[in-house]
Amino acid sequence: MKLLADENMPYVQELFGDWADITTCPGRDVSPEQLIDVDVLLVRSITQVNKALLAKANRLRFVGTATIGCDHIDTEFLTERGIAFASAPGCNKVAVGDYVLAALLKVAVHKNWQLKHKTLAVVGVGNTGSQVVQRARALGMKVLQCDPFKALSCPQSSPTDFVDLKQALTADIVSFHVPITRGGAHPTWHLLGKAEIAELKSEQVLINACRGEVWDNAALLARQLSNTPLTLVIDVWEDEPNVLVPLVPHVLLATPHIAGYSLEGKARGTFALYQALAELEQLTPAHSLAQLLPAPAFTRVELAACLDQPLLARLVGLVYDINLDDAAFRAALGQPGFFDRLRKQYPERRELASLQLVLDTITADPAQAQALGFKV
Ligand SMILES: NC(=O)c1ccc[n+]([C@@H]2O[C@H](COP(=O)([O-])OP(=O)(O)OC[C@H]3O[C@@H](n4cnc5c(N)ncnc54)[C@H](O)[C@@H]3O)[C@@H](O)[C@H]2O)c1
Ligand SMILES: O=C(O)[C@H](O)[C@H](O)COP(=O)(O)O
Repeated sequence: MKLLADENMPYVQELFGDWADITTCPGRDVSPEQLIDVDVLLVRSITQVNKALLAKANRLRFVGTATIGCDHIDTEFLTERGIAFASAPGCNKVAVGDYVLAALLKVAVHKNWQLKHKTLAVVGVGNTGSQVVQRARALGMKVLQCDPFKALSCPQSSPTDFVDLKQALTADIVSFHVPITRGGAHPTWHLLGKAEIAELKSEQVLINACRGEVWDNAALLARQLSNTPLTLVIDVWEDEPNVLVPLVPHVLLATPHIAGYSLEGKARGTFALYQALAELEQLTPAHSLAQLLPAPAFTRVELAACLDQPLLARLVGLVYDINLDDAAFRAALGQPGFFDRLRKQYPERRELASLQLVLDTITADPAQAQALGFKV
């Protein structure tokens, strides 16, 4: 079979090499002509898979996206054409949890905050949002959950578990984890719009690690240029790979849509498609995910101290230093193609779970360390 894959997808050769002739190319450059005679198309979030792209795809029978978000795929059209489809729900949720934890610890230093005295609202409590809820609770924070769909399906939970967006937006820190939707009962396009931004207090912190269009970036810039700017952490931007350049100096942490870019997260994405294709074609998968991943740089730390905020920040920084991503973003900002280049050349990043903490159980709580994302 002939397979075309985004060149930024790791382990395609290792996993699909026995089954297919593989061609790779930049995700933004996939053209209708390249899809002639292709049986399998594997993409990430930057390839728009729609009627126009598939106009000449005479043999295509499987499309897979190695991502959580599926907003770049016209799934109705795939169904109409009888083309099987798979995505990778949850593949990089742990990486997003790591990213937000790293960001929270930087915010705490910047604002001189003890996080355990602060409230975090999570907007969208699915795979990635739940990771953030878990970590924030492990930090001792008060957590508000905002998810009208989840609230409906959890009638047994205490009424204080879920709040509406208006209440969520009163928290010290608000982290967004919704898909981008333009219709339905609770659309998320510009969920944080001009009116919501106007209500926020200047002490508040906002984090966006879901999709850029969930926030009105122009309205945010206007707010940042006022006398009462907010503290912002932005991983995803409206109209990527373009970035509203004047906004960047007014953002505490700015990164190029890499919250989910752990090696494990990307590998899980490719692996999910490997399993889906195996099922569709009734092939026997011969590889395991664990075999593919190299050993991490740091595997084990013994601790005799209490896992307080400064120590936690050092441990997280050992595995994932978010400042490096922010510095690389600012250094490259404005260069042609900088956004895609940073993503393509992204250094190997491991998840916190790759580091085992050996704790003195008198001074530290293993359950807390595990909930923060470490192996214990
Ligand atoms: N920055 C990154 O690298 C990165 C990585 C992974 C995912 N993402 C993005 O994050 C999104 C969320 O990922 P996920 O795995 O948590 O998805 P998910 O589908 O597991 O969870 C999304 C949650 O949002 C809720 N939701 C939908 N509309 C809402 C609204 N108006 N208000 C509040 N909640 C709402 C849903 O009920 C659901 O529980 C993805 O769709 C993707 O676009 C970004
Ligand atoms: O939806 C997702 O899974 C993420 O946004 C994903 O990490 C985006 O990375 P990309 O597919 O653009 O490489």
